[in-house]
Amino acid sequence: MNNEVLLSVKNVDVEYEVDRGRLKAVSNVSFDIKRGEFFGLAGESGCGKTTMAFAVMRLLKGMAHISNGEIVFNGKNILELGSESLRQFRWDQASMVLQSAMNNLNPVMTIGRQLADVIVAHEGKKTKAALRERIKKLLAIVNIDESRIDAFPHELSGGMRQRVVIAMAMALKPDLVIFDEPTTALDVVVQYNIIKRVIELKESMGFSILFITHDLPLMLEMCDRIGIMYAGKIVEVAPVEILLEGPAHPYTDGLLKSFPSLVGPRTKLKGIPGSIPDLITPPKGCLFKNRCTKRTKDCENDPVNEKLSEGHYVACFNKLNGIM
Ligand SMILES: Nc1ncnc2c1ncn2[C@@H]1O[C@H](COP(=O)(O)OP(=O)(O)OP(=O)(O)O)[C@@H](O)[C@H]1O
Repeated sequence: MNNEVLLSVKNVDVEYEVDRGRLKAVSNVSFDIKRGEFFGLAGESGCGKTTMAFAVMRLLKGMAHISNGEIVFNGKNILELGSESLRQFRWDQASMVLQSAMNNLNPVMTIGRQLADVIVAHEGKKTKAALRERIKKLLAIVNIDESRIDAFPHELSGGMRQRVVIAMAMALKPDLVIFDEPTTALDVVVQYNIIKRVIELKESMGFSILFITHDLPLMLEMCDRIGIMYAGKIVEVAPVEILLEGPAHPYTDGLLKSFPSLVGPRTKLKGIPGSIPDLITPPKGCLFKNRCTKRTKDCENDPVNEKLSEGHYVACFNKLNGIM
């Protein structure tokens, strides 16, 4: 990893028009991902992680609207790209693997043909022999034997189908791959093998990763840095080592204490009582205050993002002292 910033999300707001009004799913979110960095977005269900990822890919549809901010990728604001540049951006420069992606493969087309379609759509026609060679190599990088090139999706296991999708995401050697709960639907051993392979590929191919999962322990094992989202906002961003030593935001602390640790003494799981506020009529000030044990009268104001150390930012009036 070097220090060059690949993706810079600046003050982004995303709203959904719903029957009751405007739901602010992402609110003034800023973070950077460096070239080659493995960056995670964590937070409870409904905190805005997927909406943020879809905004980066410009894949938000229908009632969703990016109402503020910039998303700069390789120096270009992707919110300003026209449809042809956007088509090139997706797959070529950034690709995305979703939890359900393996079910979205076309059931009546061989996996080889589906991989070929992605390559040809972006790079133009190639000889059949050259394409097959390229696809066999792609299958090999996700540990699928080349003899399966003419298999249909239903002839493969769930784990293999998800690996085909990962091969598709890698096909054009993008700079960024977004994984949104990529292995949640698979059993734990298959999950582990896929994640392990993704890390190896990242090391050899040098792309950056934006990784989204509910599985915080897995994230702590894999990521360089993690952004913690709560109710549409990033409340803390920190290198993994700092989070392991002890986070600064009470929400991050609560989230970490909601998962069992595989090492160290057995501790009681705490969880975080309460739920995320209504994002159509959010309360004033800190959105976590109603669930926070550290609440003071300052929390009626909007917390300001503060830099604590290199790569560590927190938005809280009552920061923890960093000891778990
Ligand atoms: N298509 C949509 N229309 C209206 N509201 C939506 C839509 N998609 C998401 N939301 C709302 O936006 C907020 C953020 O949802 P989002 O799915 O981005 O969160 P998340 O952190 O990714 O959750 P999960 O981990 O469950 O996927 C939630 O309040 C959700 O109900």
